[in-house]
Amino acid sequence: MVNGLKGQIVGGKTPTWRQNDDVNGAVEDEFDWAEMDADLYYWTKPLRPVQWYPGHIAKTEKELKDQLKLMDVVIEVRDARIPLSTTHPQMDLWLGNRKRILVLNREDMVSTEDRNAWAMYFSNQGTKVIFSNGQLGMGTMKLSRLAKSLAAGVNVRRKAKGLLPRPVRAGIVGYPNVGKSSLINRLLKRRMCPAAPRPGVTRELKWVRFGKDLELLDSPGILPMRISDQAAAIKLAICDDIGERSYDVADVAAILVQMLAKLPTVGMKVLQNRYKVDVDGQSGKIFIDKLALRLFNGDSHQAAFRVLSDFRKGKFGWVALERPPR
Ligand SMILES: Nc1nc2c(ncn2[C@@H]2O[C@H](COP(=O)(O)OP(=O)(O)OP(=O)(O)O)[C@@H](O)[C@H]2O)c(=O)[nH]1
Repeated sequence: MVNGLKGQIVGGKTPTWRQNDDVNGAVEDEFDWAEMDADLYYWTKPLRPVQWYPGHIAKTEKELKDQLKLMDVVIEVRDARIPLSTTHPQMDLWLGNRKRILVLNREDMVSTEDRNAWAMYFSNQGTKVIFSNGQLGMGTMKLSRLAKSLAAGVNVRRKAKGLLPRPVRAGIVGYPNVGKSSLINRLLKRRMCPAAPRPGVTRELKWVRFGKDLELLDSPGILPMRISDQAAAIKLAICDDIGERSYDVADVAAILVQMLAKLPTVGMKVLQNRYKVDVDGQSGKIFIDKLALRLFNGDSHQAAFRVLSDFRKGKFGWVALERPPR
């Protein structure tokens, strides 16, 4: 503990700062992600809770549950930077035995190591996972092939009953802003669904036809009504997967600084070099305040926004904020 700094760390617990510019894999392998999660739990505890009140969630949830019954296969899209924090706690319950494909979108925003770790984790669980890039379209052809092959049994069963074949129905579900509409547009090779760099753009459930064999249902991002896991909520805020009105930008940016400082692929030095702010042994909040004084006439909101925006643009390199539990 650095004397006099208690209480200035966002969230309460002293961070174990890592003065680290070593980016080799050995250091990354030794990094304790569970410890980072534990820190995050303490850091977020005393903060103003992240809380969303989008009026359309309850309605969408009900509609989606009804529509899920019609789906032959469900494509669940998550943010590759935070695959655990971007799944709805009730998703397993809703899906039951329905066939599921997991898509980790924004693959361009994580490192190869992150990707490999998640690929191995999900494959060990027997879950089919596809990495995709909704902006450039990577992964989409594989996705449509897999959806069709998983749902092929539908028409075999229909034929046995003397019914005509029908297109396979695939529903695309996931949190706001994870890239659902972009993926559909890429699959269709045209702009059928509005996609935008802010959460909550898709407002209604919408079926779209893909060739003669596949029908896709785009849905508005679904979030749990209440979020009990504040560490997950902060990660959603950092990754811009929830609306800005749900959180305090300065708190969230300060937590991000504390996380980046710990991550082996970023570390304190990278932050210092980028912002020319001396942060030796200090907290995320102090860092943001200093940056505000240096660049933004003391406006901490602007400083906080700059750090968040730099992270989202990959200025610290492409880093995931979660790794699979061991
Ligand atoms: N870098 C990157 N950006 C992506 C990717 N996929 C989507 N985006 C961007 O992320 C933003 C959100 O994408 P959308 O497709 O609107 O997300 P959505 O899940 O449909 O969002 P809602 O309508 O809020 O539910 C857009 O600015 C996309 O261009 C990706 O793989 N990589």
